[in-house]
Amino acid sequence: MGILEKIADIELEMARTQKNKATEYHLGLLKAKLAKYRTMLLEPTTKAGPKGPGFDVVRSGDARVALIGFPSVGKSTFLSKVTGTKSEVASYEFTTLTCIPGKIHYNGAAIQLLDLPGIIEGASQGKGRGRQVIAVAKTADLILMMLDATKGPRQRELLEIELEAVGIRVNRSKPNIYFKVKKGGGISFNATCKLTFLNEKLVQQILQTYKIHNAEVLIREDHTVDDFIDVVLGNRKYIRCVYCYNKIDQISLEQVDELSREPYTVAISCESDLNMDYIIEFLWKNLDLIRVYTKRRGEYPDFEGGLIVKSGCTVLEVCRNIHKTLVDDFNYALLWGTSTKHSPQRVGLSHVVDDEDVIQIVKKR
Ligand SMILES: Nc1nc2c(ncn2[C@@H]2O[C@H](COP(=O)(O)OP(=O)(O)OP(=O)(O)O)[C@@H](O)[C@H]2O)c(=O)[nH]1
Ligand SMILES: [K+]
Ligand SMILES: [Mg+2]
Repeated sequence: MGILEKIADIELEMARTQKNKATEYHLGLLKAKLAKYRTMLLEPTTKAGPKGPGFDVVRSGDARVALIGFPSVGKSTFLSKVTGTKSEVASYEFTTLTCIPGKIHYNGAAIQLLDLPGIIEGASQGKGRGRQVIAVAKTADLILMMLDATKGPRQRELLEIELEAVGIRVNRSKPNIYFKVKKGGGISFNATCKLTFLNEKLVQQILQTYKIHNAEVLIREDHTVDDFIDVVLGNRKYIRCVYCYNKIDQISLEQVDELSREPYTVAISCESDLNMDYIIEFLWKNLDLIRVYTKRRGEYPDFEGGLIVKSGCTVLEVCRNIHKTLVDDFNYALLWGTSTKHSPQRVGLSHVVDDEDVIQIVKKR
C-alpha cells in the first residue's frame, strides 16, 4: 500500500471514530500515525509530485512574502501593481506557472514578494504544482493568502488545510513544550499546569509510534495532542499569515465591512485601486520589522541607510547586521530613542532596541 492510501485509510478511520473520552487514546495515536506518513510524503525521496523549474528564487531584501491562493484570485495582478515587476495576468486559471519575484520598497526596507502558481485542493499531496508552491511558502517570513472576495469562506479553510498538511502553522506560536530525546532512562513526563488533552500514558504511546523510548517531556501550557506531535516532529514552521480579499469592487460595502473585521485581514481591489497603500502598511506591521539608524561619533545619524531588523532584537543582533566581526570589537553602544531612559544611554549587547532608535557603537581600544 502506498503512503497516500495509508493516509486515506487513517483519515477514514478517524472520521468513523466517534470523539469521546473512550476513544481519545485511539484518536491520538491515529493522529500521530497520520503526521508520520505526511512527513514521509514530504521527504524529497518520494516521487509523489512533478518537479518543475523556476521555483528556486534567491532570497534577497530584508524579508520575504509569498503569495498563496487559488487560481485567478489576482495574485499576479497584485505583484504587477505593487512592485515594478510584470507578471502575466489573464482571466484563465493557471496563468502563472513558476515563481516570479518582485520587490516592494517601504520604510527603507526591501521586501521580496513572490508570485506563485495558483494552488488547488490536494496541493499538499502533489496536485498541480502544489508541493513546490508550498515549499516556497515555507521559506517565507509571511504568507500573503490572496482570496476572492466574491467567493465564500471555504477557500480560506481549504488553503489552511493544505498549509497545515505540510507542517506550516499560521498565526500560532510554537507550543510551550520542552522535548528532548535521551539515550536512556525511559520517558520522563512533567507538566507545570493542569492538562486537559494530554497525559503521561498518551504521551508515552504517541512517542512509541515514533519509536522513541527515552525522552524528557515538560509541558508548560495546556496543549493539545496536535501541538505535542508538532513538537515531536520538530519540522514545523510557525509563520504569520495575512488574509487579503481581492476584488472588493464586486461586492457591497456591507460585505467589505464584514470581511475586514476578521483578524489579520485586509480587503482590497487591485483593479479599482482600493486599499492598496493600506495593504502594504499592513504587511509591514505584520512582518514585525523595525528600523535602527547608525551614527558615527560627531556626525549626524544616517537616516538614509537605516538597518532593518526584527522587532525585539538586541544590540548584539544589530552589530551582527552591520558587520560579522563587529561584536568582537564591541565595547559599548550609545543609544538615542524610545528604548532608553535618557538619551543617549550607554548600553550593552543584550539591550533590546526600538523602532527608530539611533545607535553609535563604541569599539574597544
Ligand atoms: N474585478 C476584479 N478583477 C480583478 C481584480 N484583480 C484581478 N482581477 C482579474 O482577475 C483575473 C485573474 O488575475 P490574475 O492576476 O491572473 O490571477 P492569479 O491569481 O495570478 O491567477 P493564476 O496565476 O492563474 O493563479 C484577471 O482577469 C484580472 O484582471 C480586482 O481587483 N477586481
Ligand atoms: K489567472
Ligand atoms: Mg498568476
